[in-house]
This record gives sequence, C-alpha cells and structure tokens, in this order.
Amino acid sequence: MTDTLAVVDGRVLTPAFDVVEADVLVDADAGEILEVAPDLASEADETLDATDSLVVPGLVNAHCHAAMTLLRGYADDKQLEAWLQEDIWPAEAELTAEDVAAGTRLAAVEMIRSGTTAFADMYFHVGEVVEAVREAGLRARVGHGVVTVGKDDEAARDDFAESLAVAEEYDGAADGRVRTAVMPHAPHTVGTQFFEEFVPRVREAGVPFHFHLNETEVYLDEIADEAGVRPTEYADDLGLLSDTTFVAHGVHTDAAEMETLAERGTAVVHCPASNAKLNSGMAPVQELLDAGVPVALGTDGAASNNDLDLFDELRDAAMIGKLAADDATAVDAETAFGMATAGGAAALGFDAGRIEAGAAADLAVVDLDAPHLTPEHDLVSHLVYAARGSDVRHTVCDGRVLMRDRDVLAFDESAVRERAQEHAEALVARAEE
Ligand SMILES: N[C@@H](CCSC[C@H]1O[C@@H](n2cnc3c(=O)[nH]cnc32)[C@H](O)[C@@H]1O)C(=O)O
Ligand SMILES: [Zn+2]
Repeated sequence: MTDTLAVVDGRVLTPAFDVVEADVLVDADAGEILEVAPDLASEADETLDATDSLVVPGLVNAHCHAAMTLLRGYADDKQLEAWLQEDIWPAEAELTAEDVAAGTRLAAVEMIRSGTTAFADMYFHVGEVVEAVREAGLRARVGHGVVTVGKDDEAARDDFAESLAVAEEYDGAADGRVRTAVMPHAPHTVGTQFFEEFVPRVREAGVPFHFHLNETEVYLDEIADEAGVRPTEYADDLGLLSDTTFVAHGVHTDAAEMETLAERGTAVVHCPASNAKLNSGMAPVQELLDAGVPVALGTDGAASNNDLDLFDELRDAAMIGKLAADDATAVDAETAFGMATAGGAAALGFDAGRIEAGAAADLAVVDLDAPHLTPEHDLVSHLVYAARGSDVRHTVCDGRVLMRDRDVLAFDESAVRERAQEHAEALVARAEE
C-alpha cells in the first residue's frame, strides 16, 4: 500500500486562481498530488488540518545564496560593487564548508517556515548545500558559483571545472529533489576565454546554466566596453542562453534583449528587494512578461534582502512592478503569485507550482485566521498584499510534511540558530583579523 497524506477541511487555490473547498490527497512515496476533491480524509493514512486556511502551491525561491544568512546584517546600505568588493568577498574568502552547512540549514528553516518548498542556490561547498537540502526535505537546483576575475588562468579554469564536476556529481541527489546547474557568477566576472572553453562542455553534458544578468549599470558598461554589445547578446553569442537557462535580476534589460530572452525561452528571476536595497534599479517586469519572457521570483542572498520570506518578495514585486511601469495595473496579484509558484517551478525545471493531480506535492498552508487577513474579498490579493511568511502553518514538500502547525520537523530549530550564530561570529572575526 502506498503511503498517503491528505490536507483536509481547508480551501485550495487552483491553477486558474479559483478558490475551492477541497481536500488534497497526496502520494507521499511518489511525492505527487493524487486528487483534489471534497472529503478525501478517509482515503489517507495521515491528515493535515487546513481549517480556516488556504492551501497554495509551495513557493519557489528561484535565486538565492542560502548560506549568506550568516552575513545577514553584516554590511548594509551600500552599492553592489562596493558591497561585494569591500565586505562580502573578503568575508567569503574565509568561509569554510562547516560555515556553509550551518548557514544553509538556517536558510532552510527560514524557507520552510515561510512556505518555500524549492529554491535555486549559487554558492560554494555545494556538497554541504546538498546535505542540508536532503536533511531539510526541500527541493533545490544547486550549483557552484564561478568567478574568474582576479584569478590566474589555472585557478580560473579550476573554478569553472569544479562547477561542472559538482553539477554532474550531485544531479539527482536527495531522492531526485536535488538538481544542478553550472553557475558562472556573471558575464563580466568570468573571462570570455573561460566561457569559450567551458560552455560547449557544459552543453555537451546537458547541464543548465544560471547566472546574474544586467543587475547594475556598471556591469553593463564593463561588457559594452570590452565586447561592444549588450550583455544578453554577449551571453547569447557564447551559447549561454536556452530554455534551461535561468538568469537573476535582468534589471537593465532593453527591448532587443527581451526579444532574445523570449526567443531562447530563458527565464529571468526577479529579485525586487535585493535590487532596491543595493539600489540596482527597478526591473521592467511587466515589459518582460509582455515580451514573452518567463519570469520567476527570488530573494537573492540574505545579506542583500535581508530575509528569505517570499511573501515579502510577492508584495515588493507587485509594488515595484507598478512603479517601474508607471502603471498601477501592472504586475497584478495573480501575476505576482504566478511568478512565485508556476513561474519559479518552470524556471528551475520542476514539475511543481500548481495544485492538481500529477504535479509534485509541494504545498504551503496559509492560516487565514488573522486580523490582517480580514475581511475576505479576494484571497489572491491577501496572499500578495497582506500575508506574511509567518502566516504559513504547514509546509509539505515532495509529499512529506516539513512543518506541522509551525513546528519544523527536520531540525532542532534552536540548535540550528545557535550554530549559525557561532559560525557567523567566528567567520566575521576571521575576516576582520
Ligand atoms: N567560486 C566563486 C563563488 C561565487 S558564489 C556566488 C557569489 O555571488 C555573490 N552575490 C550575492 N548576492 C549577489 C548579488 O546580488 N549580485 C551579485 N553577486 C551576488 C555571493 O556573495 C557570492 O560571492 C568565487 O570564488 O568567488
Ligand atoms: Zn545573487
């Protein structure tokens, strides 16, 4: 007999954004939704109560550096280039595998608490990231970030080679919940010769790419000066763009670049809080969508956000989307919520982000019994404009309950926080020596 779970007595958000009274029956072994219909409790081995709650697809954080939770609040109120060069990269130079293990676990707890079930991670010590994802029960597309600027040729080559080796080693780990990508940091932080050498090898291996694109204007100028073209064209010429590629930011993207991204099917992961905090700019999200570019949502690392709560990001995306378009009808609530669910799942290549039979059983159950969610005119509006991550009461990923009544099951939460605090203090002390 298969092991089944039913989320019962609540309401369910359908892929068409209707809210229906139904239970969700899940095959916990296959990690798949079996049925969405009333009165399924009697068919399940285990139930999860969703009274006064809305069952939604688990949110997808499509761009993150999870272990950067250790650097949350370490360096704020600076422009990206100075922030990276003066604060973040010196601290990361001291980062150990144990630090990444501690920081990623803290990120996992934070994501589970706020209803995120899948994320993309670009960082170091990927083996530790994979182990944390496995233990947490989350789903992730992970990779080793490549930077070649400031390195000699051999070190640069080693970094790119490591990204490919890591992607091949860990793909399919954690019962298939872990997938991988090769993650060059950005077009201007990796030398052209290394792209030319490695892109064909990565394509040959069938591994996706993920990188930062058009985050700030300084980045654009560096590529324009060297290559004489816009970064999207430069990336396309190198063979980096395809429908398995997803890029972060896309803040400074012009109409021709949008056309290229749409043609290639490359998804842009919008990170509105990070873009605002680092004063990178406002991504033209509605224009990207209108041009046919797939758009997902991400937090970026906790050092530029400073939390991993995608409910914050939903609201920021809807609001900044209106300011960027100078149009209050731009990036409406359904559009924003779609980016954080189906959009994110598509960008990461997961068959998730929607509640329907056959889809991955990745769910968040939002407690509606709260003053800031009263009255009920439109629950999608509430999800985007009024709800917070702390309104999530249960989180389910791959058919397994990761949080039940706000209790994270995989980890001893206070131990995770204590360990993160210790590692963060020691890391910063080493960096400032
Ligand atoms: N192997 C590389 C590591 C790159 S990991 C990915 C990098 O992205 C950095 N990062 C975090 N947030 C942002 C952002 O908003 N824009 C650009 N880079 C970021 C992060 O600090 C990390 O150094 C090396 O040797 O440096
Ligand atoms: Zn980033």
